[in-house]
Amino acid sequence: MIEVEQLTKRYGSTTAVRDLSFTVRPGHVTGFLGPNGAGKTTTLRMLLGLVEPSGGTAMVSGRSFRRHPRGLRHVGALLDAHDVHGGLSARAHLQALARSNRIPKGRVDEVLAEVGLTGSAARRRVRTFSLGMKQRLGIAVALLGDPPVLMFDEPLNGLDPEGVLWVRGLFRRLAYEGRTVFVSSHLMSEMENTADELIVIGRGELIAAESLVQFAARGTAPTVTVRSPDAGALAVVLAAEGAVVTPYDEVALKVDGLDAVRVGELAHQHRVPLWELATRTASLETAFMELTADSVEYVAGEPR
Ligand SMILES: Nc1ncnc2c1ncn2[C@@H]1O[C@H](COP(=O)(O)OP(=O)(O)OP(=O)(O)O)[C@@H](O)[C@H]1O
Repeated sequence: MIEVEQLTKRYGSTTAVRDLSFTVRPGHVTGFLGPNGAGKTTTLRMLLGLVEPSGGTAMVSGRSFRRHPRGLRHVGALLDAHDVHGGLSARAHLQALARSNRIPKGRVDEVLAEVGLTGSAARRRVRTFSLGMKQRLGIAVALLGDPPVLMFDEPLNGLDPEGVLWVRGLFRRLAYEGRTVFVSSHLMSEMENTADELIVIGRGELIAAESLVQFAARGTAPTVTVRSPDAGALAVVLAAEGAVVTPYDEVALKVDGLDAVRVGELAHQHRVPLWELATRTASLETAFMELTADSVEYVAGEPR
């Protein structure tokens, strides 16, 4: 369980995180979403005791990280995949961490196998690793202490499609095992198939804390698309019922303000043949962009 209460972080005149409160429950993959500069990394760093809050509390399993005597066994985290000593091999890096966290040596080979860094990859110096391999090593570090709570900052960055699928499967399994899995991203498209719960922030403030399904329902009201060889006549009928009708072309109409059932009934009543009748809901990406539009720091390179 992760509990953030009225958390604030100021850097001089910049408020990176402002009065932020949310809870992340075990047994779920929770996406931590927000545009660039929203305050995600700062929040994760406060949860890990790497940054001191200006106000409020950031607790993991009921305690602040600094009070956890056995670090990696309580929280596993991947913050920055580049943040490893390049001269060491993946195995040596993990062995050093296992020693300092009093984790049994055998766990190193287990996590190397888990993330697919076996054989010569485990013996290679980390400086020769691709970003994708560094991400895998970072995930191995997070898993090393078999912790109940895991946090990942932009873990899909640099992964190829096979890597993305693998990470998604791993996160789901970790959540299924009853762990708390908290994953940041600035892209809704990445979270759509990764997370089942969402915490959305913008300019350091909470915008939404709900399930992905609830979040999707926030999007623009669904529109109906209808295609008919008699689209002109149908448009008149629908407009008379109060719909806002926008033609796509001679045979296709976009209908706002009436649902598909009513459009179908009216077409039937007026003997207008239909070629297509479909409801289109806004994509999650659209819902996310609408919701965070006021908190985007830069639009097309221009400061707002
Ligand atoms: N050490 C620091 N000193 C000054 N300002 C900082 C510092 N760290 C972060 N900030 C500022 O705080 C704000 C939040 O940054 P943060 O990195 O937490 O956002 P983020 O949501 O993780 O963004 P991104 O998706 O770009 O990584 C930004 O305006 C950033 O410039």
